[in-house]
Amino acid sequence: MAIMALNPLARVPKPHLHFSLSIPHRSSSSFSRQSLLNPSRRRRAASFMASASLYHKELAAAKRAASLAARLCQAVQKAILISDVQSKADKSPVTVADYGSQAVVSLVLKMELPSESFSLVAEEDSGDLRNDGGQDTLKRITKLVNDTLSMDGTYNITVSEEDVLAAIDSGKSEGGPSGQHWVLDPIDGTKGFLRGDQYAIALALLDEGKVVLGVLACPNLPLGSIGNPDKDTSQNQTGCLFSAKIGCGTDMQLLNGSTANRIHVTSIENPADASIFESYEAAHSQHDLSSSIAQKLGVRAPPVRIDSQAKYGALARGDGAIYLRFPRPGYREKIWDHAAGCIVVSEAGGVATDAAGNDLDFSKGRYLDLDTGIVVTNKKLMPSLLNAVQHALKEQIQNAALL
Ligand SMILES: Nc1ncnc2c1ncn2[C@@H]1O[C@H](COP(=O)(O)O)[C@@H](OP(=O)(O)O)[C@H]1O
Ligand SMILES: [Mg+2]
Repeated sequence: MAIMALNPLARVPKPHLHFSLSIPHRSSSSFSRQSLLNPSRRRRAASFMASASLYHKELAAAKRAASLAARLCQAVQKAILISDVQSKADKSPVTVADYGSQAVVSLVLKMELPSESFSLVAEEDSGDLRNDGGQDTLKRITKLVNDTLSMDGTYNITVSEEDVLAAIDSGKSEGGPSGQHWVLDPIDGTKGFLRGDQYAIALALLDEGKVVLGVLACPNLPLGSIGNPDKDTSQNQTGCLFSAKIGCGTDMQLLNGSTANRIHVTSIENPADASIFESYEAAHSQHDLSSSIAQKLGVRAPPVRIDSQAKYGALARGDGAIYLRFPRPGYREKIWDHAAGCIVVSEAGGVATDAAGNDLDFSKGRYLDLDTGIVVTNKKLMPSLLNAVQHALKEQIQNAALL
């Protein structure tokens, strides 16, 4: 197991350190002097080293931004008041923590990675805060953001209410197939957050339409398995940070900055041994369809229902084998609900596709154009899973026609 002593709240290392800091992703024995005499190994080592140094400072900044945003969310969740709950046009609940988290991530990324071309595709905008009646909320958000930024003494700044509004609104980018775009869900699983259950701060970077890194901060996720809690002794430790970079694997560490461990999806090959993750909210995914797929696969375990992209994190470390998501027809998935989770799973050895087995395409703007749903599992189980999905979907259509 690869181990890195990295505190997610540590400042982004200076550029000249990138190369040496990226090496511990693999054991030094992989690149021994002897093995480097072999040309193909030499090429592999060179390509690994190139990808390891690529996006290094972006990943460190993303971990730092998501960890600070998680602290803000934790503080709000502890002290949650009914007045924090507002209403968006789509009636989903949104809290001061949503706005505060988005402002913190936006501000931290801009401070850590100054750039003329900063682009952020994010869930919230400041419309409601600028309206009459939004002033008190904005005041509270601004205080929260300042308290969070000053928490560890790194940033010697005080932001104004205007700064906070501007930071939130920098998330209006449309994304797309060219250039670099950050993709943020400031609180994924808002309903879980309000219930006191699972939620995640999900941050990813797109480069030329591809997800190249992703971070999931899951403040309420136990360090031990959620698939089989009885067997685990680390249930009392909660707060996990997942991070993945293209070509470099996925790591998990405690949000409070413990050492990072390399994680992998489960290696099970028999679908009957799988356990299935799905949304806690029945409105977000058709539980009856998942149940029909489980039956076709011979899955014995009951489904594990949790909120947010914490499901991708849990799957990436092998707590379960399959994640099924089947929104009702007409629902359009947003890229921030899947970008970070997808790379966390794929770098851990898993695969995420739509229901027809196509790769997810994050290059088309703020939405994913999908065939029917999203399925995630390891490479061995994917063919039988897709087969069961297609059968279940066909059956669903036939049953509907009989009504
Ligand atoms: N009717 C619907 N069908 C599918 N997904 C929905 C939905 N309504 C909301 N969602 C999305 O589901 C996300 C939560 O995912 P999950 O069900 O895995 O917890 C929400 O993220 P937010 O909480 O950030 O709004 C929201 O984007
Ligand atoms: Mg979301």
